[in-house]
Amino acid sequence: MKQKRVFSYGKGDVFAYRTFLTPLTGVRQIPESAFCGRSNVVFGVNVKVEIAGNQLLTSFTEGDNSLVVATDSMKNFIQRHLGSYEGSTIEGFLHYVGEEFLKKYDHIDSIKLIGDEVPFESINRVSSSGLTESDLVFKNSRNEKAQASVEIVRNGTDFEIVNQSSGLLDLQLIKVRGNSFVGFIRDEYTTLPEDSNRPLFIYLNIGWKYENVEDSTGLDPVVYVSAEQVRDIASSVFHDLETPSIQYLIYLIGCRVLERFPQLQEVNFQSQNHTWDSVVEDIPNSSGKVYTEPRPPFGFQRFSVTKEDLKNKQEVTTTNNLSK
Ligand SMILES: O=c1[nH]c(=O)c2[nH]c(=O)[nH]c2[nH]1
Repeated sequence: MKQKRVFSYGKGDVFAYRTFLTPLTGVRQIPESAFCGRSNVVFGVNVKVEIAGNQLLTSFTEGDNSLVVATDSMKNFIQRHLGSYEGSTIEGFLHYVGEEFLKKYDHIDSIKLIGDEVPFESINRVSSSGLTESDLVFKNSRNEKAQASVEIVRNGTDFEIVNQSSGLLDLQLIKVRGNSFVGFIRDEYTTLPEDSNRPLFIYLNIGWKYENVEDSTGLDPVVYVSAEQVRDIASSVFHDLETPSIQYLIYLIGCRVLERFPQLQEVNFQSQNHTWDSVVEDIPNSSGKVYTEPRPPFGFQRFSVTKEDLKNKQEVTTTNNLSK
């Protein structure tokens, strides 16, 4: 069988910071989250760009650079277009840059862009009305960050978005009690004791896809799903659930995200278990314990939740209600 050759090239770690980007306002609020928008006084993004096209083949096979857009120029293109972007989201920016790039270089067939948020948090200052948020000073956050990606393919004179996803990377949550892990297979390989009350420390990457990719841009903020809202749903479901496992927890988080945002078609998860090892079990006059980092290796889960799951879940709820 003749294998189709794959070739592309691009640039990673294209950092671009924009001050006073159009604020994101008018998002639909949900019960789990106080999030109602982003000031975008500081908007930071780290972009990876990758382009492909049949006409680029001879740049690999013959050293012919006549149709090569230097990756240095790609960097400039992305950074300069952050200056002319009029929207307010990473998703919207990637759509804009991708289409403009394909318009500018008509021998390029497709472009993939991934944008990682460089997050900046607001901080408080003392003003005449007490503590208020500074609109000048922001804190570079080392916590979770949003991510978006888009792949655009030239289709005649038009452009087709063949892939779009949004997400939240590296959300790290600890729940100090109310988690168990029991009932798993016990055999000659089992050393893990059953635990009816463990401190559960999880790392989560959560991704989501829209039914209609246009909704991801934030142009209509009412149907935009922010990473902050997904973060708040995840922590709220974690708080409320007596977790029997990470598997069940991520399933329920996915269902809640889809319940809140019917404009999504799928929510997917990559989770890791970083539950602490205990060092001091009994502290006199305290319900606390001392823990340390777990020894490697770590466990992980992958799962995607779709609208089908929601239907099935509703049936379960209905059955429970009927049997009451
Ligand atoms: O939530 C968990 N799921 C597992 O599959 C698993 N396996 C394990 O050792 N600990 C855990 N925890």
